[in-house]
Amino acid sequence: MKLVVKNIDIAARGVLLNRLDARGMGVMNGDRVQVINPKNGLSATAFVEITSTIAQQGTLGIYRITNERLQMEDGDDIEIREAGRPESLDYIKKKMDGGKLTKEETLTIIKDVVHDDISAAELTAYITASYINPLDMDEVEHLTRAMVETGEQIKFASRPIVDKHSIGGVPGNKITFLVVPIITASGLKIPKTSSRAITGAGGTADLMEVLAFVEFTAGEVQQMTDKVGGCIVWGGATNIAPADDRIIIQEYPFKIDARGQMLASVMAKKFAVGANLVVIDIPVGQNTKVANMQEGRKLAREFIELGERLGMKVECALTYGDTPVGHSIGPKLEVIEALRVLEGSQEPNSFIQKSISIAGIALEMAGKAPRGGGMAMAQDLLSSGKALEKMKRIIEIQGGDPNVKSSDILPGEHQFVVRAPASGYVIEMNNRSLITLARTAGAPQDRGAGILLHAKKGKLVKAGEPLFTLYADRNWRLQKAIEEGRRLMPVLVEGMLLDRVPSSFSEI
Ligand SMILES: O=P(O)(O)OC[C@H]1O[C@H](OP(=O)(O)O)[C@H](O)[C@@H]1O
Ligand SMILES: Nc1ccnc(=O)[nH]1
Repeated sequence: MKLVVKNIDIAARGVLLNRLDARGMGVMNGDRVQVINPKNGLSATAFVEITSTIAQQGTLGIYRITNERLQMEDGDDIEIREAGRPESLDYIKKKMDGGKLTKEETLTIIKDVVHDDISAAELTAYITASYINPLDMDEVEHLTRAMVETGEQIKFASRPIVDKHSIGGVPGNKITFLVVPIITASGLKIPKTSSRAITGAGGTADLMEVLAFVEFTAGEVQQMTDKVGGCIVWGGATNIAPADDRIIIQEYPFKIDARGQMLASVMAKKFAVGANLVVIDIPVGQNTKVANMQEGRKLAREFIELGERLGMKVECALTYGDTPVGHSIGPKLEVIEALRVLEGSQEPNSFIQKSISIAGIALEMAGKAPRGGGMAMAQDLLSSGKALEKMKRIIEIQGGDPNVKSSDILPGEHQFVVRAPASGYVIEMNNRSLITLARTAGAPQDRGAGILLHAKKGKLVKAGEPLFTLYADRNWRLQKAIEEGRRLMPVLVEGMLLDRVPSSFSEI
């Protein structure tokens, strides 16, 4: 059927078809169609929504993201056809039934993901199926390669290219803000791509956006790295492994990170930027992605094997993840803490030690420091101010203010202090509950929202002393978080009353 275009300024994928045209085509709400720009032959798959008024008969409304592929103007002719059912759906069903996907089947799914030929619900089905029936190493390799092949790749003129990635899962894990400038200050190159929050309350890309722009093309990532030695950008904007961000968007609401997709998500980005020496941080602890050391070692072996298959040297660091890293959770609060350390603060120890350990491994792998000497070298690059100097250059090249200071960044104006109800030791900090609370307060979208911890596990506190402060950019979100905090009780002090169950006996 031939129709005339009406652009609809809604940031979504899809087309709006008039009820009468839909009846004429035999198409129902939610059906898949193919739309073609006859002028240039560009085509896209889209899902139909039916209207009686917004698109008149003979007119096809096109949402903005779908039109980015078609590049049509109001009044242009457009052709619309019923689209066949993509083969990907059969392969997703195969995975649901516990089958093993071949290289070709995986590539077909990932191409359909990148070209928007399958819906968000269908993609969620694929992720859910892989979450329940985990991918084996062959499938993970196929997925990683498919994610790389469907995007752009960077080829640097010189080696080594170092990279670092954390699998996430532990709140407050802002170590990239020390590791990248330390590595860069040593003279090595590190083109760091990060995702936004997946299971957490602030991914590295969300944090970096407090300081500078994070959306760059693959070519710009290469240029910036060649110029200043490193960068910290959002992988979702680069067209490097473009399927990655689409998968992450579906994982975010469930706070899940399917194991095979996680391995591929991390390693596809490393491979695509041309890294050959990679350190992976695997936080291990209660209520993180990896519950114990045994599971952590297994995952480390998988990362190393995947690296070998792809021609990258990978070392893994199993790190303490029972409680948050440092004292801050949420974009602005974490950036403040990271800048303070770059500016010379010796605190918090957990954050500094973890960062220089990971940076140290990378320095040793690249031969910058002798075996066992990497951590001291990393500490030196940090304490000498050389890392801060490099961070300024990275912020500058990404369009931010290089002279920004930790004191310039103001966290959420709405605050609430949670105090110890009894004296005693802090006996529990629940990572997952802290993340839920920070998200309820608005993180990561509200950059000022989050949590500042005043006491960590094992600290002796007196009744009435502050345990943590909740921050929010909007008061209603703060109020919601306060309520949620009463239910979740993410920080426990020994001797604290956990709940009071009233008697069912009532006096008459
Ligand atoms: O939200 P959760 O699941 O905790 O983890 C996601 C975070 O972990 C990784 O950190 P980095 O890029 O290595 O610093 C990702 O890129 C992302 O920023
Ligand atoms: N699944 C992922 C976990 C951590 N980082 C990523 O980029 N992706």
